[in-house]
Amino acid sequence: MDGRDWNKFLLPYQQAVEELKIKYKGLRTELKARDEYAPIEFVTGRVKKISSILEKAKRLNVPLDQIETGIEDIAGIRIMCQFVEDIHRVADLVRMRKDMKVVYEKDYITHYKESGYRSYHIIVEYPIQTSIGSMPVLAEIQIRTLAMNFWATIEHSLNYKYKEKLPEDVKERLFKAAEAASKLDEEMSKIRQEIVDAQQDFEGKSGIVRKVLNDIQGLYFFRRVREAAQFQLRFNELWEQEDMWGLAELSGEVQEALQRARKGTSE
Ligand SMILES: Nc1nc2c(ncn2[C@@H]2O[C@H](COP(=O)(O)OP(=O)(O)OP(=O)(O)O)[C@@H](O)[C@H]2O)c(=O)[nH]1
Ligand SMILES: Nc1ncnc2c1ncn2[C@@H]1O[C@H](COP(=O)(O)OP(=O)(O)OP(=O)(O)O)[C@@H](O)[C@H]1O
Repeated sequence: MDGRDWNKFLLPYQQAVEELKIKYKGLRTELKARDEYAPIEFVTGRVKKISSILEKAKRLNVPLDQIETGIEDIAGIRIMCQFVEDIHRVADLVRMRKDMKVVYEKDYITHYKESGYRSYHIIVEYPIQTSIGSMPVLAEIQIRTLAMNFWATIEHSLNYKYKEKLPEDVKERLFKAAEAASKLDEEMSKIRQEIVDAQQDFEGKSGIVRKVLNDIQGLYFFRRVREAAQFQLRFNELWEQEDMWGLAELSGEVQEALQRARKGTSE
């Protein structure tokens, strides 16, 4: 080790990780509180251990006095999402922030790694505020689905256990498992899209139903009792037969009747 005070060296990174975690967890809380869809499932973070920093510096040939710029993931957070589409929404949320600057991005989803690893990485420059002023810190934001995280966590622990000398057949099986996880993500996205479409369809239908019933109420208000009762009977029949075309037609007729009622004219 050189003459650095390593514990002091890690302080800004610890501060950056704590702040970044709070900010992205806060984003989830805020979206949920506004009843909006939150693309963030959960957030973790860590500061790289000194032994791991030194090992990486050696592996990447980074001189010890250039560690701050040569190693970009001393501060790192990880944002887990339910669906692949959410990853892109989170990436947008990172890009639009004014309190950090994107340095560059690595799309390991389109260009997955040889191991099968998938994730979206954004390296940001995040200024922390210290007693002697602002200090920029590099941080890595990894954005991935729950399935990608499941795979990466297990693969990481196996690599750790086998000291990065995994037997070839195990590597192959892990690669296949990564493909399977990716298929799972794809399938979940499709299912989700179908649910969203069905929901929109339902909202469209319930919009017509609400309109017909409101307009029938309007007819009662204008004392067009007989007309209103006839429409109500037709509505009941169409509703029972789940005849959406009939309901749409009826909606037009009721609307016209209501307009006539407002003007005080009869059919
Ligand atoms: N589990 C797992 N994680 C990976 C893999 N590849 C990359 N990562 C994660 O992504 C981080 C950044 O990886 P890279 O984008 O390759 O960056 P790098 O710092 O140039 O290279 P390395 O850290 O040596 O992989 C790593 O520190 C890991 O946390 C992989 O094959 N498996
Ligand atoms: N950006 C990150 N956010 C949260 N956790 C992370 C992040 N990067 C790595 N980790 C986790 O931190 C732990 C320690 O990993 P370590 O810092 O040694 O780095 P690594 O990502 O595995 O590898 P490398 O040394 O190649 O960068 C592992 O469990 C790893 O999954």
